[in-house]
Amino acid sequence: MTESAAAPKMSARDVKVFYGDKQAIKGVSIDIDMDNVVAFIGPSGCGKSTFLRTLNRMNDTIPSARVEGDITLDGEDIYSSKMDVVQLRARVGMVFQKPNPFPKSIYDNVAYGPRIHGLAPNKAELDQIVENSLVRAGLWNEVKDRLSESGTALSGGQQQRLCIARAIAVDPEVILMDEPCSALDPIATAKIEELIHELRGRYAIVIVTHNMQQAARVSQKTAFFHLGTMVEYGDTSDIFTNPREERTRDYITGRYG
Ligand SMILES: Nc1ncnc2c1ncn2[C@@H]1O[C@H](COP(=O)(O)OP(=O)(O)OP(=O)(O)O)[C@@H](O)[C@H]1O
Repeated sequence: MTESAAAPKMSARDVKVFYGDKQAIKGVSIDIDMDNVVAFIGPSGCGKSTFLRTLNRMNDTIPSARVEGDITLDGEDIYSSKMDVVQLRARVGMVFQKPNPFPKSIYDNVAYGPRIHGLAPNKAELDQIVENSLVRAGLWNEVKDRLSESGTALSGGQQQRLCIARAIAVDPEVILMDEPCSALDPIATAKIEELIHELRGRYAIVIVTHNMQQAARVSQKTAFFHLGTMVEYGDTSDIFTNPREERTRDYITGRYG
């Protein structure tokens, strides 16, 4: 059986999200695998971020939000009462629009998660995790001589790579990125995009982006959202050159959004 190799990392089935009485997501089903970076695109307010946040139960932090439907990680129901949400958010890490390092040293930003989760039995191993995570996030060479300086003193692009290192440090399986470049200049953006290429395959990656060129550059699969539904999901090259749905075509040709 080749089933396990082909099994999706995450699956969502008929997911609906409500904020109070208002329905923001109207029955979305999608599979996310390890091999492809997935981009969520669509006009403002269509529900991309809301849906992204269901994948690691970030919606739990919004009192009015309610999620229906099924979402699994390696076949396990992430909304089950047995699911440890702190553990889940380590397995499904998140990087936000605005870089949000803790007001701590660069070292402590990265060491924070491994310490909480007890991943390093001693200082030498913690040092190694911090170094590996910073290397993988493409930041090590820039910060290796100033690990005790504050993370908030770095440039915006460096801060975002620090946040990626922080997510990587707890050895996640999935990384969710919610418009990770929208606060960055073009050079810092290019570095993050390069990094996404390098991280592909090691982690399942889902990125919400307003920028269609970015979706085309970094992803192999694209999901187009509109008014709380997922209109179309397929190979990025098809979505951008030969979409099946008229609404997708209208959006990518700039007719609305
Ligand atoms: N905390 C909240 N409380 C109430 N409604 C919300 C909340 N967050 C989002 N919404 C609503 O849910 C809908 C989807 O919003 P969401 O932010 O998910 O869209 P989006 O596609 O990510 O938008 P954008 O691209 O502008 O970030 C919108 O109508 C929005 O107003």
